[in-house]
Amino acid sequence: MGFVAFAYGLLVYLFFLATFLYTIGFVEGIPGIKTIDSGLAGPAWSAVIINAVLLGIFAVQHSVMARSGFKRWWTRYVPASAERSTYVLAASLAVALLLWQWRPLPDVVWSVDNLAGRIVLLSISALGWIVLLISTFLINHFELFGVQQTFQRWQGTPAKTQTFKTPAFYNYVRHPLYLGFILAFWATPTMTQGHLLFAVATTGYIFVGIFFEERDLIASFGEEYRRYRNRVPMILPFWPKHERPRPKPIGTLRPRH
Ligand SMILES: C[S@@+](CC[C@H](N)C(=O)[O-])C[C@H]1O[C@@H](n2cnc3c(N)ncnc32)[C@H](O)[C@@H]1O
Repeated sequence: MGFVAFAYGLLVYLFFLATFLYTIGFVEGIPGIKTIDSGLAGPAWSAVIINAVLLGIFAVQHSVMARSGFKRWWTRYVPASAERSTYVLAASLAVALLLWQWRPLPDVVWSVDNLAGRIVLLSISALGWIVLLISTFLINHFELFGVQQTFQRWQGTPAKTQTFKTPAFYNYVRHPLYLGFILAFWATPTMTQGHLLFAVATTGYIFVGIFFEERDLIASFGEEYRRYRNRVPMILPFWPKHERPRPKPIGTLRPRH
């Protein structure tokens, strides 16, 4: 059973990797594959509705399955060691559906025609993908995508509990991986209406995700995470920090005469 669990974890990881690499091509508009702007444009209203439903499926899957209450409930049915892989499988299926069914909205919102400008924007976008990939390794890449848990099950080693880390980028922003997504999605030389819808919806969702993720991190790591939140900005380096007003010091009590 242990080996079957590991084989499952590995297959899910390969499926995730394929959808992730395809997503880069989809967003960057790599020729020869289905991209965010490719295909025949139909009526705009139907494209907006279909794309909104696809984005909504991803958001609901991600939000519900990531919550600790949901995890407690469904690990009664799914082995705990395969929980993360099953989450990654569901997320990758939601992304694959979006890539497959996405409808173009080709009207151009902005276009940078100057070569230097295009290179700068494409470089920022590439930097975003790199930052997000490095961030997964800074946290723990193979744990994030479930492979480590299934490997530990196979080896019979006890599952490690999540540890709180703040290496490298995490000293400058609390969510470098999400910052990477935002850079990759927004920095484009040709912003179409379809691309803009994608960027706005995913960015909005990232901020909702951050709210819930930080609530869970505070529940797990308490004061340690609160102190980190006071010290390090959320998503933009050098942005004013999340300072909570300090309670006013209580004046020293004087003896009554
Ligand atoms: C997709 S990752 C995104 C991490 C982070 N929000 C970011 O943008 O870099 C989400 C997982 O990372 C975990 N996580 C977030 N910050 C962490 C940290 N500083 N140390 C360890 N795990 C963290 C969350 O608990 C969650 O399971």
